[in-house]
Amino acid sequence: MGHSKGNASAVLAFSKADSPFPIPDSRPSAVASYLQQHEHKSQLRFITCGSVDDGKSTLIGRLLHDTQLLFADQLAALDADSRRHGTRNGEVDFALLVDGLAAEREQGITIDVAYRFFGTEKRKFIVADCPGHEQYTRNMATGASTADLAVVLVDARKGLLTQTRRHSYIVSLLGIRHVLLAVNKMDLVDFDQAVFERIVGEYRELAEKLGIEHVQAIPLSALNGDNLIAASTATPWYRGPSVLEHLETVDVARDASALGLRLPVQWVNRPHQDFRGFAGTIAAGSVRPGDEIVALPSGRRSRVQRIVSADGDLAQAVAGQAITLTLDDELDISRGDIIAGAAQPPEVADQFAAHLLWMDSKPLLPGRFYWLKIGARTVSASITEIKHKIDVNTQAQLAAKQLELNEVAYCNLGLDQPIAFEAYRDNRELGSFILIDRQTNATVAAGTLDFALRRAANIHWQAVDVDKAARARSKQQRPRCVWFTGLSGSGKSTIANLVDAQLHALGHHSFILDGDNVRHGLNKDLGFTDGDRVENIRRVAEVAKLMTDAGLIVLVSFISPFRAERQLARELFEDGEFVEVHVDTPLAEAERRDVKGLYAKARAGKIPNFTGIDSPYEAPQAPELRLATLDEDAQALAQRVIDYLRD
Ligand SMILES: Nc1ncnc2c1ncn2[C@@H]1O[C@H](COP(=O)(O)OS(=O)(=O)O)[C@@H](OP(=O)(O)O)[C@H]1O
Ligand SMILES: Nc1ncnc2c1ncn2[C@@H]1O[C@H](COP(=O)(O)OP(=O)(O)O)[C@@H](O)[C@H]1O
Repeated sequence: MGHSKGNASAVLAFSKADSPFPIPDSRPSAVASYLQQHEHKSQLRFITCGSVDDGKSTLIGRLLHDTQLLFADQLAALDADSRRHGTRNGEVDFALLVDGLAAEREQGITIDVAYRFFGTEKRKFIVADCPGHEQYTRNMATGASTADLAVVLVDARKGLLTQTRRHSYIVSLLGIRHVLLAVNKMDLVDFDQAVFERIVGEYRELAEKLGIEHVQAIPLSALNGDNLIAASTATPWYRGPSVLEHLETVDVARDASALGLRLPVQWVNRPHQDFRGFAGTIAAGSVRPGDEIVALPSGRRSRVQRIVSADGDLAQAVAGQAITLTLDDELDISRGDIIAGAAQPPEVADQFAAHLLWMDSKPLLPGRFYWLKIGARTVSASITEIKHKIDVNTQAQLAAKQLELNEVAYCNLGLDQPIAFEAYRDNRELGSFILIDRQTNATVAAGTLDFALRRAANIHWQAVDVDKAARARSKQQRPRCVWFTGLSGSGKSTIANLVDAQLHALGHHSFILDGDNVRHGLNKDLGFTDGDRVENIRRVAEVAKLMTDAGLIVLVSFISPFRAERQLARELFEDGEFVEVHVDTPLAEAERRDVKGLYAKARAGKIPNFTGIDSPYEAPQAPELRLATLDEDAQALAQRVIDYLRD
């Protein structure tokens, strides 16, 4: 099967005799044998940036062909294979092929990145080939997130283009430190050294601005093969390596061992009473039995007892190995925690400065909560502030209130609980995250952590002697948050008032929080854009929470048009404490009532973003109560709320 050509040797051959390029074969056995053969070689993951016009396809095609590569496949096929043929038994690590932003695919987003594999005597390679089109930024970010090096293609006739700057920016954002600047189509400029030097000079300036540390520039004709596999006679003035030589020898190792052990716990392995192991793949550093460790975020310490692997117990394990650790003490460690060397553990925090690439067609709303997935951990997070957005073409910093598709920003990020993390520049696994929409489950952003804004350990809950239960007892009531939601004029205030009066008459302690009133005080800085409504509801939910802590029955009456924020409010409360009441009035009826004359004004175009007219209302899907105001009068509906609270 193997061929050899120059210093490159074939690793797999499934080519049809009459095909100029090998036909991909995704049979699991082929993947398995490829990986087994090459398991012990070093590996380089790289990404190619540039357009078809720059010669990207030619470059990849020739590299694959000239190294007799023979393995190419679409991501989807591999993904399906890896699902069918699990990786747990330690035989085949399909993750090698398809990790990328694996979570992204689980979330059902189509990422159009093809991973291709090839190898030589010296190294095996995985190249992420990102097609252009509109979704290019997202595709590129996906490919770049696991790459060690980027091949940036430039057409010698055109020099640096806006897209070269954009791609290089994303490369630097995603922590790639090595760029191979391929100045292609040198044959079309007569292999002119001056042209090459000018482009390289300009690029080095850009790389310095972006903090890309290593740039190897190579004059190239991908079409003719000049300087691709071996040195070309057409460029006697160039003394550097060929593209393949550079890919084979470039040292991209990060000094991860300097950080000490980092083991993100993938699962807790407890087959029987006497064994409790913490399984995962070591992200950085190494570990030996007897080493002192700290479990994060809890901060509890212990020592490593055994390192269990598929090949039996180990005396040492290093980054990249999948292992199970047992400890001397019974620590409470769960999936998503980090086991770290005790000498230099990562920080624990819940507020960060971070870069964010927004990938959803709906804009990012500061204050809205999303799921944040970092390593094996999922927490709730929101962007608390957009510091500035970044023009990826010019790197200019621009003011922004929200983020649109493909935009990049520097933000403050707040989590609902602390996590162990490391700055992305130090550790990509503990420093990169994705955001997931809680309603649609779609991945909406990818981001990298820069630094912690405050250490979680420095902010403590103030302990109180008289707690909620004590206050509730003295009031002889169960504290609740009754959340009325519905269109303007649906009847929220009317019904809440009746409920309040009734509760009062029964001797209960209640209080109404009403949109119209709160917007005159606490929230007078907020208008009716989506972003302002998100913040409006967030604040009111927090106030309602404080009031239930004080033992009250709080009646909240806000349009609260978005499911996401009502869900957020719900999560602030204990089970059963939050009662969502949908005051269900058809738009036509609310408009007919038009208590305040606002609908007429909105229809006349005098009030922008009016709910139901040109701003959405997302009706509750499973409220505790639905009050249809066309069917019953306000008094009867209020009684239904009282009855519900009694039960
Ligand atoms: N553009 C626009 N859209 C909707 N409503 C508007 C708007 N402009 C002013 N108003 C008046 O503000 C009241 C709604 O405020 P809320 O705080 O309940 O709204 S929201 O929950 O933030 O969506 C609402 O009161 P209610 O009629 O009691 O619902 C309106 O009187
Ligand atoms: N079944 C009903 N429940 C509540 N209000 C009703 C009902 N039928 C008619 N209405 C009238 O609808 C209007 C609702 O206004 P309001 O309570 O201020 O609504 P919101 O607070 O939702 O904006 C009031 O004038 C009320 O008398």
